[in-house]
Amino acid sequence: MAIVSQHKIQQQLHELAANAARPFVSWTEPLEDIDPVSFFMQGPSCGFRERFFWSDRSGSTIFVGLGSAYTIETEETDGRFHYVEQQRQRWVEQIERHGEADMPPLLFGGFAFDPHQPRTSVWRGFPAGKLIAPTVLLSVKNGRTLLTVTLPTDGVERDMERIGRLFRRIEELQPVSATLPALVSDEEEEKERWLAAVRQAIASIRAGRLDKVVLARSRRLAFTGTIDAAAVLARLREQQPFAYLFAFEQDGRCFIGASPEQLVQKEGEMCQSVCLAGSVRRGSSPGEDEQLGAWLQADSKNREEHQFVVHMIRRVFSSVCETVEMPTAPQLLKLPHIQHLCTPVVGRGCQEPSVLRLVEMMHPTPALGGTPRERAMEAIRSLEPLDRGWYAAPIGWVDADGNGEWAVAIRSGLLDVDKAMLFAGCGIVAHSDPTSEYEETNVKMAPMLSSLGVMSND
Ligand SMILES: C=C(O[C@@H]1C=C(C(=O)O)C=C[C@H]1O)C(=O)O
Ligand SMILES: [Mg+2]
Repeated sequence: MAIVSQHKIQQQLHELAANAARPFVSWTEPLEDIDPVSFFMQGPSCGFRERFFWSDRSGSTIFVGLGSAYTIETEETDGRFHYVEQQRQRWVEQIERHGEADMPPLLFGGFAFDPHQPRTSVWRGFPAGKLIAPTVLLSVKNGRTLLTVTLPTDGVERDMERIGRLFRRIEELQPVSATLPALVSDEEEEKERWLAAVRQAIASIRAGRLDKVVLARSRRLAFTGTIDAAAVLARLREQQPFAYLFAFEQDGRCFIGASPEQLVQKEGEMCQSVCLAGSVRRGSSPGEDEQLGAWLQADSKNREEHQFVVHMIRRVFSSVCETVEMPTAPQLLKLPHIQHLCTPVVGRGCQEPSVLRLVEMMHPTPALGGTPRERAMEAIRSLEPLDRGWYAAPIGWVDADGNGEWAVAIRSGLLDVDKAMLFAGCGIVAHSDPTSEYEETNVKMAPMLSSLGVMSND
């Protein structure tokens, strides 16, 4: 049974392109349910050089993009969010939408954590900001699946072959293979060096130069063969049920992860965020788990780490929303490997027209950078022997109306053929203990390790 009427879409696109008044046309039609990860898996073999995957924390909104009809890319530093927002508005004016009218054109992408930091070759192809409007978009919202094809009116033929191949594939979609290559090496940057950086950060904090800084470290893994991002996604989907699942791939290099942390969501005049900071591992029995959770909620070091985030997000939300609601004490968010202090935030009467403006104001929160912001960024630049690239930075989507949802790209890694680089960080405050912070980063790497079929060593 044909899931999409290939012939009909292709014919429609030809006709629309011939009569279009704008440089791009898109056609949207409903699709029978298909597995989004299997759809993602088809990208490279159908000839698409870019692909992305996004699933929100409830799994009720999923976007999968293949190919790029339109790319917004910038290496600007302070002006990058503004530039991307301007280009988004230009993009919206260039596209003519047909078919199911309720599917606004969507851009997906991410930003570098620190555009002032020189980029190393590891992050080649991941600039200060990059958003893609995909050639083919699969979207699942509240159980309804739609397929959107977007093409330049003067180059419809160019993509038709790839699209045709994809349509034939999705009629007989193969399940995602869960096979992963075996680990051959596992290197982390010197533990002593990282601990020394943490001690230095603690000293600066105690000397009153700053209040909090988040320091990260990385781990490089090498495997016997190519790591299939679709297989990793399939495993993350099983193992991390309440996380944002994301992947952004170009030319075979894929930034992928399962993040529990929302940066900001905007839907009309309502916006939401989550303050997430303060962590402890899960217990090995229900009793121990409860004890650890109670300890976390009462621990003054973790409460302080958390409170800096609450203050900052409340301040940003109060500056753009008429009302801001948040609980007075943090709740516990229990994830498979770790539990966090968590304060959800809801703002109403938001006057900002685009979620990208909110992303600009929020990034980096003290959960990923520190506080005061500039002092913390300077401390990261001088103490952290790492190019964070897109790690710990905003990743997400924005639509034609300026609505969208962004997560913080943590619990993540960069896949490059047979290599994977994993990242994790933690919030350092005056009463941090370097060894416990090191252990915390190990727990935070466990989800990615496990999705790669590597047992964690904590
Ligand atoms: C920086 C990371 O996580 C952040 C740091 C946390 C902490 O230090 O307690 C908790 C949640 C995240 O905001 C990471 O996972 O890499
Ligand atoms: Mg912490």
